[in-house]
Amino acid sequence: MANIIDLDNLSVTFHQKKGADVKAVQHVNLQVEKGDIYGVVGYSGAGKSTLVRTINLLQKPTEGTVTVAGTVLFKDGQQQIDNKELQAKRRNIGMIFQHFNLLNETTVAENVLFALKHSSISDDEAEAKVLKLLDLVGLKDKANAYPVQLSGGEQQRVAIARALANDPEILISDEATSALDPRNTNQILDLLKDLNKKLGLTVVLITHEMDAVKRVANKIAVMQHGVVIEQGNLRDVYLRPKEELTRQFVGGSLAAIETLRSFDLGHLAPNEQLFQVVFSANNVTKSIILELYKQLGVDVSMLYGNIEVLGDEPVGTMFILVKGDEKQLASVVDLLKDQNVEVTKIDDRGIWND
Ligand SMILES: Nc1ncnc2c1ncn2[C@@H]1O[C@H](COP(=O)(O)OP(=O)(O)OP(=O)(O)O)[C@@H](O)[C@H]1O
Repeated sequence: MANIIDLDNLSVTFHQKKGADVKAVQHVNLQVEKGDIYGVVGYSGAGKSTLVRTINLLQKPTEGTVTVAGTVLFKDGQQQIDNKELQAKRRNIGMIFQHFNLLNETTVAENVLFALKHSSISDDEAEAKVLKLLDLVGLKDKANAYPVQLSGGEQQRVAIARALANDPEILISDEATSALDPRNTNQILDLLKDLNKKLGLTVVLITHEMDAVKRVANKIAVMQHGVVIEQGNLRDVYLRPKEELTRQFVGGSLAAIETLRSFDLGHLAPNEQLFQVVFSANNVTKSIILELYKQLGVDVSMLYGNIEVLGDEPVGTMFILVKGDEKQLASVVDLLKDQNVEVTKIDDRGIWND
C-alpha cells in the first residue's frame, strides 16, 4: 500500500544562542501507510513531538524530505509549496494534544464549528456536520454543554471531533491520553481505533506508554535521543525486541527475561534445550505442550507463559524446557512450526544471554 507519510532522512537541530545545539531529531526515516495506526514511543525529550510536528511543517526540518499524501512539502532545506497551499494541506492532518486546547467560553458545538470557519459549506451544512461529528465521537447530547462541564475524556472527544471537521486523512495524536485516567484512556484509544476502521483514518500516535501502542497500533517506532532505534510491525518488534530500550517498553518480554534469569540456564543438561515459542492464540488451538509429549515423547516444562493482546490479536509467549535425546530435540522445531508456532532456540539469541 502507498505511503501516506514519508519522512526521509529527517533531522531537526535547534540552535541555541547559549549552549550547544540540540539535535532533537537525527536522520529519521519513517514511512506510514494509509490506514496504519503508527505508534511512536519514547521517554520525554526523545524527540517525538518535534518529529511529528514536521509532518505538517509546524516544525521545519533542518535536513530531509517530508512527503504527505503524494505531495513533497519539504526538500533540500526548502518548503516546496506556497503558504496558501500548505494551509490547505494542513487541513488534511488533524491534531490532538494532551491538553485539549478547547475554547472554554464557547459550547461544544461551537468549538467544533470553529474548525470549519475556512470551509465554503453553508451555515446549515456546517451545523449538520458538527452534529454528525459529535455523534461520531459519542457526544451528540453534549452539543450545547460547555467544556468545563465535561470530563477529561469527553473534552478529548470534542477535540477529536474538531480535529476531524475538515475530513482529514491523517490524525496526529500527541500524548492525547496522557492526562486521562486509565478508563478514559482506553475509551479514547478505542475511539481512535474505531475511527481508523470506519473512516480509514491514518493515525500517528505519540506516547510514552507502551500499553497505548499495544492496544491500538499496528506499527511502532521507538525513539531515543532523537533517533529511531527500532521500528516495524508491532507484533515483530514486540515479540523480538532488539534494543535495550525497546525491551524496557515491552513489559511482557522483560518479565520473561527476569524470570529466565532466575533459572540457572548456563547449566542445562546435554539432553535439555530451552525454546521460546510465540503464537497467535487465534491460530493455535491445540496444547503445544501436550502435542510435543504425544508426538515426540519429550518431557516439557513451562518456565514462563503470557498472553498479550496486540491490536486485536491475542499473542502467547512461552518459554519451555524440553528434555529428550538429540533426535527428539531436533524434531521439536519442525513440529512446532507445523503448528504455526514461531520457535527460537534460546542459545541462538544474544539478548537473553546478556
Ligand atoms: N523549540 C525548541 N528549542 C530548543 N530545543 C527544543 C525545542 N523544542 C524541543 N526542544 C528539545 O528537543 C528535544 C526533543 O523534544 P521533544 O519535545 O520533541 O521530545 P518528546 O519526545 O516529544 O518529549 P515530550 O513528550 O516531553 O514532549 C528536547 O531535548 C527538547 O528540550
